[in-house]
Amino acid sequence: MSQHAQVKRKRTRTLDAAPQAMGVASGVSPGMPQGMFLDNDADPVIGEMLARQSALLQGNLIDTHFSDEPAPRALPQSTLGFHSFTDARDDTEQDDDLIFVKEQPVGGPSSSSAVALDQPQFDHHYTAKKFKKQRTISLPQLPYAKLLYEARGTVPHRQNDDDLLHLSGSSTKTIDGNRAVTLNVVRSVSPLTSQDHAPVLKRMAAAPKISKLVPSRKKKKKFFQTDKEGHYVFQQNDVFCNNRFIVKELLGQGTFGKVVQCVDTAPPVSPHVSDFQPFEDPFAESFEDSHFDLDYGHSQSNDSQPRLVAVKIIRAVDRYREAAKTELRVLKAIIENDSTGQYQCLLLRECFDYKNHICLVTDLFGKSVYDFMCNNGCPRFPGSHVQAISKQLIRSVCFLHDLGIIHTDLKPENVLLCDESYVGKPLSPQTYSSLSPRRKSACGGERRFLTNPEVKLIDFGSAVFHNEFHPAIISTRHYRAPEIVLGLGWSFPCDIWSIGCVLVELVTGESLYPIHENLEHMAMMQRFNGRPFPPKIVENMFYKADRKLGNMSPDLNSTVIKHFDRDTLALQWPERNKKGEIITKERSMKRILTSCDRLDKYILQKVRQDYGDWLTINWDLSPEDNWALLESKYDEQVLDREVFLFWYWFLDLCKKMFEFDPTKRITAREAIGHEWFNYGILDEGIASFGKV
Ligand SMILES: Nc1ncnc2c1ncn2[C@@H]1O[C@H](COP(=O)(O)OP(=O)(O)OP(=O)(O)O)[C@@H](O)[C@H]1O
Repeated sequence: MSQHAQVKRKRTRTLDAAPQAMGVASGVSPGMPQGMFLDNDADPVIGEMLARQSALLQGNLIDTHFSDEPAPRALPQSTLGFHSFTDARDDTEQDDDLIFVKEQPVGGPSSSSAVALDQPQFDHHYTAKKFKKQRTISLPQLPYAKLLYEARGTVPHRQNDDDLLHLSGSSTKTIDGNRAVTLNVVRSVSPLTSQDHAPVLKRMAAAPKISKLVPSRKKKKKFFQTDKEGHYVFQQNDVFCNNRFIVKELLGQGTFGKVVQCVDTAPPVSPHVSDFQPFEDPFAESFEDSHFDLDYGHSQSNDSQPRLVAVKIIRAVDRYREAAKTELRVLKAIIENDSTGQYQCLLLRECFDYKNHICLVTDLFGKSVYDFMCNNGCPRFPGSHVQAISKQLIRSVCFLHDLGIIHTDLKPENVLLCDESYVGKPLSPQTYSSLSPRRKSACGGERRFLTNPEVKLIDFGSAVFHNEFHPAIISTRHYRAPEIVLGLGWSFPCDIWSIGCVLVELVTGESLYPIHENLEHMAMMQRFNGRPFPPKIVENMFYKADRKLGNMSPDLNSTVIKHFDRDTLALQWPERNKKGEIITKERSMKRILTSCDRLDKYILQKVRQDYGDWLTINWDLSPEDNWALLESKYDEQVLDREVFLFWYWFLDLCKKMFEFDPTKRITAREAIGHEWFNYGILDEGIASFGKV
């Protein structure tokens, strides 16, 4: 991965159919928003995109010849089409821009080849009947915004007041859990042979021949060094593990260790999940370097090709080695329950202990969503990509929650792109000149649109099983939920809050909470939510703190509790001295009062940059009444009903994710079924999809 002109910052935690083809294309043109923010001269782009989308969507249409469902056709559109799921057969002519799409898992037997190329292949065990009926989709959605998740497991995602704290959680439990770990780690580093990983294959094809990769041993060089903090010392062309891995690039460095891109010169050949074999527990005894010898006898063959992989090399420090065991247990649970990676979680391929460093071998993916944003002339993602990424994230987190796992560190840095390729569009001189020098040099004067918004969720280093020890403070500050800040105890809902922060960041291109301390964080939360913390949770905070219940962060009293009035239960912000004078710094005041607004207003202000000033929502009115109001105020030429609906429902989802009270916050499973995912939007994200 080229680091050229890339900017790295670190935030740590703690479709062959003709355009007029049936279905979407025919449906889109009449009622489509006309060139909302696609260039006027981009008609060929739109045509091509519609054709592609048509094919994509046809891959998801129910095969009418074999289905006992009514044929896909136009739906009537009562009151804006909201919740209308009435008999489509009578009203075909009324609204032919709507098609009836019923989702089914892509990659299944009835999927078109166009879709199959873009989707992971997997043997699903769903039947069509199990699928929820989708509302009509009048605009194309990207495939990754269309996959459904079949709920599994019985772990309740909703946090009860009673289990807010995991009061009895103890560190012993996790350590015991770790001691008991029997690693059943897969040996195959196989996915690179599958079409799902075309981007990585592409990269590999570009890689130099193996003979050129193996560093010469002539010069005396010390291999695989560890520094005094237990970190592996990155050296390009370093080799380890009996010369099997050749280090090529430093991908990332974190608290737990370093992640390096390596050429695996002797990858296991077997590409099949069924060939995965148990591997000895590397923790049962310490593996000496010289003892490390993988036995690949059965599967090694001459045609095994070197592959690029990512290796996370954990610090050679007991504390981090112990923590890595939890990461391994989580990774094990993931691969045991989703061996093909259909739920977008990083899959562990191998694990070994080398010179006291636990090494986790995983598939290699592209840069993070965060890095892509940092290097983009306009860091905002188009709505269609926000939706596609959101759906993958939510589905992924729902899967984890069903397994009883809380990720706890969801952030754009931990969401990797499967394919880094993009379509660049020149920025206007005005926009370009407004950029920082850093961004100017990084973006090359372009706004970049991914050609494929498929992502993978990584970093399970802080993940926690729901019934095990919960540290007092988790998550990277910007994505930290209020219940963590207030010391209430936390569970699955904290991940949902973090996802909310990520979604807003994708839409606006900026971190929602760019803060570093508790008071400002709490003041901002109130400002964005447009209301104070509910008295119930402030009371809870006092109750738990007074009785010293649960794990409390050492500075909870001094940085959180003292800022609340015990009588009114209100947050005392801005801060005042005894004389009643405001002592909060002006900069902080400005940051909160001028940069923050109620969340919907804050987001719409950014979104209007693409769609115009008409896009406003009155939350006291129903969507129907909102639309009627807009029609009465604006010329219909400027209005776009689809755009309105898309953002209306997006904001509705955000509101539910940013619910202060974790017991009332939307769960991942509920979010999957949210109305927003029934809407599509025609934008640059759709236009760039599949282009290389
Ligand atoms: N499989 C992978 N493919 C490509 N890059 C990766 C991969 N895994 C990790 N990285 C890169 O390495 C960085 C650090 O990885 P990871 O978050 O797992 O480590 P960490 O030590 O837990 O970091 P932190 O302390 O910041 O959470 C990631 O942000 C990403 O840029």
